[in-house]
Amino acid sequence: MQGKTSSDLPPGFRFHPTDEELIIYYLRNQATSRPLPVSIIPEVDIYKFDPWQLPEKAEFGENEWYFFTPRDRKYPNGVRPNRATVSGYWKATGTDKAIYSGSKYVGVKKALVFYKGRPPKGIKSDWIMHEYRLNDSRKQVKQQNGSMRLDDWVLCRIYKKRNIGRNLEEKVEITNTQLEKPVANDATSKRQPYNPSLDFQNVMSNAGTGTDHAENFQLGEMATHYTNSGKFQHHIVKNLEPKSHGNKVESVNTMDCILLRWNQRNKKGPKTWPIVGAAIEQLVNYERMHDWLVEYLSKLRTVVVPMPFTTYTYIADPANVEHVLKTNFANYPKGDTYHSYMEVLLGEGIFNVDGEVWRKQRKTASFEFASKNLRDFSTRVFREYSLKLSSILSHASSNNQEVDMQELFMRMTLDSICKVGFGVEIGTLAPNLPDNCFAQAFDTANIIVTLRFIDPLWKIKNSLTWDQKLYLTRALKSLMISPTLSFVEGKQKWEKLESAIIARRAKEESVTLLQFDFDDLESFTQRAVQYAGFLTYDSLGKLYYLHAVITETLRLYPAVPQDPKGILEDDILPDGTKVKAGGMVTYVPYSMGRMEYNWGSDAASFKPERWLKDGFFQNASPFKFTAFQAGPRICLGKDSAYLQMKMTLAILCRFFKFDLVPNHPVQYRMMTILSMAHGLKLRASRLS
Ligand code: HEM
Repeated sequence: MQGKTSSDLPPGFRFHPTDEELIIYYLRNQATSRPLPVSIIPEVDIYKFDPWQLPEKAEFGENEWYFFTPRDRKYPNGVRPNRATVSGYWKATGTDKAIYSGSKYVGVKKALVFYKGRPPKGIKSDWIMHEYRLNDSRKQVKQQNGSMRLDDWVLCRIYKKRNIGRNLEEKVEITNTQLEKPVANDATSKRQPYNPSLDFQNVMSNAGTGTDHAENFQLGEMATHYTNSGKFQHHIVKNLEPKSHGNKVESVNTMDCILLRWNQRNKKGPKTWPIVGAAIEQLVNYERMHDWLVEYLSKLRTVVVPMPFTTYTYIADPANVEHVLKTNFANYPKGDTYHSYMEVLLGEGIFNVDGEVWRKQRKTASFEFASKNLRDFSTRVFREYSLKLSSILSHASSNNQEVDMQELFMRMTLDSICKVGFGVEIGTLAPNLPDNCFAQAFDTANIIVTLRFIDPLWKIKNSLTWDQKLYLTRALKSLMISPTLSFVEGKQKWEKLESAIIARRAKEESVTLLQFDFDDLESFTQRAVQYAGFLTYDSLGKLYYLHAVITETLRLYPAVPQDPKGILEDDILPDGTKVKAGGMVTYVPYSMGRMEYNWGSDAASFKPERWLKDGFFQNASPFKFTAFQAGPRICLGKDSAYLQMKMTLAILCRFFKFDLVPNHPVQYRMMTILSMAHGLKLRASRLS
């Protein structure tokens, strides 16, 4: 035995903790300065040493040695750790493994290999490290100015591979080392023969399904891309294994790649090709991308789309969504890629930043949104602008003119947000409907930046000339779209809404209603003003059916139909899908709302009743109904948005009947927000 034997333990005792035990009893206690079950893991900054110097720094251990070590940043503002040592560097290998305690996600295990020399020319050694990190490790460290510290503590297990030469297939590793040490090393507490190499391979295995079998991805095999019903399948492509000559593995040649993809042709996911990945299929389906995803996600729940320089993983299963938006939130920021694509549109605003900058903006904005004064003021503004819209509609109905509701809602929300946010009257909803260049520029810019997500050449082609100050919160537009689509879906429900409003009003307010002459616009307007006066924050709050209609609309037509997140470090989603640092994970509200596995067999039907129980509105889990996102970045304007949508719909549905202009195409266009390609052309008629 090398190193010191802990004097606390009698001879013969060995230290072979499971992954879960290492995290729960050792790392967590160390991080929170609580006593450890036994103090045999020293604190050593392992990056100050080369791995062969470490055994003598350990207090306990035969063929593997444990250390608590702090990690420093590679760059002052980055989150990449510095992995350089005296004469080499540690390099991550395989995929991170999520460690669970029961169903709770508690930490991550990462495998690294030591290379002698300097990157990229280092020579691979047999020294292996397993690094254990708490799920919330970075919260431990308060960022101090100038500090290079990344996490307070990580726990490392170091060992040297034995009996095997470098670059031999992992299968050989298993066979050799399985014979070595019959000791447990399994996070699920099913005790299995211990084997560092096997354990190393578990990093690559499927944590989600609890199957700890080793997966030996080799060149010529396809890593799993598609998961179905939480099952993790991998497809081995026969006859394409690389030829191994001694220690050298030949790279797969182009023909092999083509054959490999050809062999995939019957798989359930999108077709992938060498170099371009699935970009071709995605481009071909770009204009109908939301429905393209619905098709795959209804079969697969998670679909992985390799692209030329990155991989997009689309998710629709609430467990995966919760993992990304909440449980492992720190690993899934907006990220650099999203930031660079959207910068021209969103600048450094809350929608487009991460880390401290986001936290500060979020805190400030949260206070604002919580203010009762703001709420009361918004209620008045929303009422005022809904009435302006009503007046425009009543003139249009007198003249039998068609209107574009999408455009009118855009003007209304733009005017009201400027009034609420900045106290400024911008007047785009004036009766003469002046030019609205700002909204048009926003739309155009949005269409262009959205295409960047699937166009790898956008940087080369980038010739944007619009004003860089085109900064507008997505919320503005979101707010516009939702009532627009309610109009499409909710038409038949209006009578019901109206009677609910009238019944409550009659009961709660014993006021004599103004009489009005249907053909006299002036008296019609006065009546609408009187009616709108009944619509307060409290009275609108009781209109559960209206709330259900809006929510049901957002389920099927979420204003943000898909929302991508960056990936900082390799991870495994709860269904076993592996995601790699540098890629993107996108939760897809548009698909999620249509999945039978989320909503039952009537998922595709517009049914506000699904949100009501005994006449009261019932919320669903925010990880299933994701229109407002969920977790720490959940939409801050949700209540305000409902208030405005309810105010507007309550007034318009009471006083107007709407008919879609015959043959008007109801189609979306591809933007980060869900928008109608040809607007929404309606003819409004006044109701008595
Ligand atoms: C139907 C209307 C709305 C919907 C469906 C909606 C949905 C969303 C979604 C999906 C996000 C996450 C976006 C992302 O990841 O980039 C978000 C964020 C946000 N929303 Fe909304 N939104 C709506 C209206 C509003 C309104 C009216 C406001 C403000 C007046 C608002 C303020 C915000 C803010 C500040 C954030 C950023 C939160 C953060 O990143 O911490 N939203 N919203």
